[in-house]
Amino acid sequence: MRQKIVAGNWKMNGSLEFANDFVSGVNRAVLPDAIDVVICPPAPYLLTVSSQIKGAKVGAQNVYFETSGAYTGELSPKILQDVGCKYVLVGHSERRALLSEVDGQIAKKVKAAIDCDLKVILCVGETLEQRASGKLEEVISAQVLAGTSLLDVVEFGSLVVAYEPVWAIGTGQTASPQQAQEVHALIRSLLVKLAGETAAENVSILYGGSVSASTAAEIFAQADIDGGLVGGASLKLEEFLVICDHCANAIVGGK
Ligand SMILES: O=C(CO)COP(=O)(O)O
Repeated sequence: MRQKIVAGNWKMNGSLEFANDFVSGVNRAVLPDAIDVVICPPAPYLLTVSSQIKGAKVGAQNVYFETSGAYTGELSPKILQDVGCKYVLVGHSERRALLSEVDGQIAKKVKAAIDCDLKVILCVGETLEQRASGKLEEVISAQVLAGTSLLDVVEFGSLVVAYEPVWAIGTGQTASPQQAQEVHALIRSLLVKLAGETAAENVSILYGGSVSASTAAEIFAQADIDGGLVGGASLKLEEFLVICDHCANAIVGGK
């Protein structure tokens, strides 16, 4: 069975006080054991979160592809691992759109992070214009192919893909479960071509884009949806915990 995952991407939000309070709240709660709960705070809070949190893992929101050296402001996979990260997001659409991150860099980041034993959550997704002009399949295929282009088959074991339609991020407009499942099935079929049936079957594919306590259950019930990458709702502890429970319940429901 594929690993089910709920990852909370705080983006550029929070404070040291917020991070400490959040961790205390998580530590008081009962997290479902059956899923990986991952918290991705801003980089300066990674250590405080990873050193205190129980039952959840920590992920970074970005990584650089070199091991060390004169790369002012960047963070290597090794540094992230050193401060307790187990996961890292790569290729988030906000970084692609606002920080000019391109496929070539994304591929190198994916490879470097996996080489350093981090699990990579490779983010892909189309804009509304691309969907409206019939380019959905082309865009998603190109992003998946490019992002995984430097990986050997065995390295797909450390890969997670997150499908985040750009038009659903922060808009309150979640993709319908059918829309999401359709793209997840496409991603799964691409992974089969790239890495073979067995490896592709084991890659978790998360949905992201306005996931909330009220939309999560239906989304997580879809065959190729293995959890969520949650933005806004991951900053509200109670709601985030409900989303985690919905993910665990999908397993009980037979997934
Ligand atoms: O971009 C996202 C997570 O990486 C999704 O953000 P929202 O859940 O706020 O739409």
